[in-house]
Amino acid sequence: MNILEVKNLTKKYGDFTAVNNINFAIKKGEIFGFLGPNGAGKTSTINMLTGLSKVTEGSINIFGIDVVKDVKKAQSIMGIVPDESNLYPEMDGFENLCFCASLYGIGKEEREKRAKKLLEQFGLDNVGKKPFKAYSKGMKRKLTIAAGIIHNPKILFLDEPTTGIDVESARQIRSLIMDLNKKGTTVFITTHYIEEAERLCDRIAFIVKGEIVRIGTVDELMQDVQKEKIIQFTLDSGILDIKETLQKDFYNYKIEIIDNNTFRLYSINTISLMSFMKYFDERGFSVYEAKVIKPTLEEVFVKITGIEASKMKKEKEGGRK
Ligand SMILES: Nc1ncnc2c1ncn2[C@@H]1O[C@H](COP(=O)(O)OP(=O)(O)OP(=O)(O)O)[C@@H](O)[C@H]1O
Repeated sequence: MNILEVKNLTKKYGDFTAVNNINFAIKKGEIFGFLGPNGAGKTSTINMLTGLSKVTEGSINIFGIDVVKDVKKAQSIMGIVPDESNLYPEMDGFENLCFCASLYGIGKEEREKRAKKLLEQFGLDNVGKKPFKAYSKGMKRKLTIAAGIIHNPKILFLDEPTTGIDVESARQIRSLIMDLNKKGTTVFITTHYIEEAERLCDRIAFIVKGEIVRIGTVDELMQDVQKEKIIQFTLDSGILDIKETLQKDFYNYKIEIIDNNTFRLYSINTISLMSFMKYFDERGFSVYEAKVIKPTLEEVFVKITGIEASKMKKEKEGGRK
């Protein structure tokens, strides 16, 4: 069941089109990722979805609520974690959480209970009484996420939640996101980290220059580019001597020698493992390993978008807003 539907969504800043007529839907319980480089239009999109920025054209429907027409109602069921924290620097963690809860009309006793529980859950109970401004970047991001879920939203929007923070905090944040998702929260996340999208997301949209160039599960995205099947064989003894015979006997396949004991077979048709096993068995070779080689999501991304993954990271790391 789709709980979010975006149709023909466009964002213009003056004459410049930052998001160009995009369409997508998110199913209940999914972690849906928006993956793209610096300036692709991720923040512009998430800000429209969460009612933080005006829609130029198009429609957004979340749990049956029209976000353009009824933004307050829509916001009451969303958790919003912007890329820059919106919490108060002078207030401590506990006060910040209680304040956010009060904005959603949660009573004093309940908000204090929730704030305490979230501080524990996010490993921030020891700094709950410190002012927010004294937190490390990783702690700040965790508290901002805690504030975003204090009202138990049905859908959580996170804009680059792990950018610019230490590895351990980033790992904890990913694990917290997965826990929330397991408990039923649908998640929309923007990221420029390919590994993060691959690890977290059920489906991913590649966004480049304001346009969605592909949407799919990791497997679907991989199948898209993997027209060729690749199997890698490792034998017990050298194959260099039989390389030419091998290529002659299996002329339908492309054969690539990796090292003395290992080679790869490429074919657009299904590769019959049995015929290769038999072939080597008859010639006195043992097959140590036969494994399917899949492309990485990074290779898929580069192939589809033409953008080098390393370039994407460099641009971002140098330019956090
Ligand atoms: N307020 C604004 N006025 C004019 N142009 C803007 C504004 N905000 C964003 N842009 C431009 O719109 C494009 C998309 O920006 P956006 O921040 O949505 O991309 P992004 O994918 O989130 O990138 P980043 O990772 O840098 O946040 C960029 O070219 C950016 O310069």
